[in-house]
Order: sequence, then structure tokens, then C-alpha cells
Amino acid sequence: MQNEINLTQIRDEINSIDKELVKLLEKRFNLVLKVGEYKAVRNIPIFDEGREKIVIEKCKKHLDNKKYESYIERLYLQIMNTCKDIERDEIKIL
Ligand SMILES: O=C(O)C(=O)C[C@]1(C(=O)O)C=C[C@@H](O)C=C1
Repeated sequence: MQNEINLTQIRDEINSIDKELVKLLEKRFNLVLKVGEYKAVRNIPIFDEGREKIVIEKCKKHLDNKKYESYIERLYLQIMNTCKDIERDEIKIL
């Protein structure tokens, strides 16, 4: 059926975008770990509210369609929460 073929094609495209997203997220995680190490050796707190606001504002500006702004905001809060978890879990300064 035409509709099923179309669904498969769209899902293939989603799969390939997910592949790129995961690769980029992994790069982001690796960079965040470097920030975490920098902070750990200097005793700087992981959470930086001002930086998180800047990240969200910058990301919203990258959107072509402003109707997604609040979704990008929520998604980035979640991404940064996960990044903070990674910093807490992975960085062990003895
Ligand atoms: O830039 C930092 O200071 C980070 O630790 C990275 C990051 C982020 O994921 O972008 C994570 C936690 C902070 O609250 C702010 C930003």
C-alpha cells in the first residue's frame, strides 16, 4: 500500500537522523566531561544556571520555525540534566 511505503520511508529518514543525533550527542557528552573535569579540579559546581540559559537561548535561535521554541527549551533542559548526570557519574577525583 502507498501509505505503508511512505511510512517506511519516513521512518528510514528518522532512523538516519537518530543515528546522526546520537553521534552528535556522544560528542557533546565527551566535551561536557572535559568541562566536568575542569570544574572538578577547581571545585566549581556542576550546575551553572546562567550557562544553561545561554545554551537554551542560542538553541532557540537556530530554529527556523519558532513554534518549536518551547519544545527545544524542554528538550535542552533534559539534555543538560543528562549531561550533569554524566558529569556526576563519570568524574571521580580522589
Ligand atoms: O558548560 C558547563 O558548565 C557545563 O557543565 C555543561 C552544561 C551543558 O550540558 O551544556 C551542563 C551543566 C551546566 O549546568 C551547564 C552546561
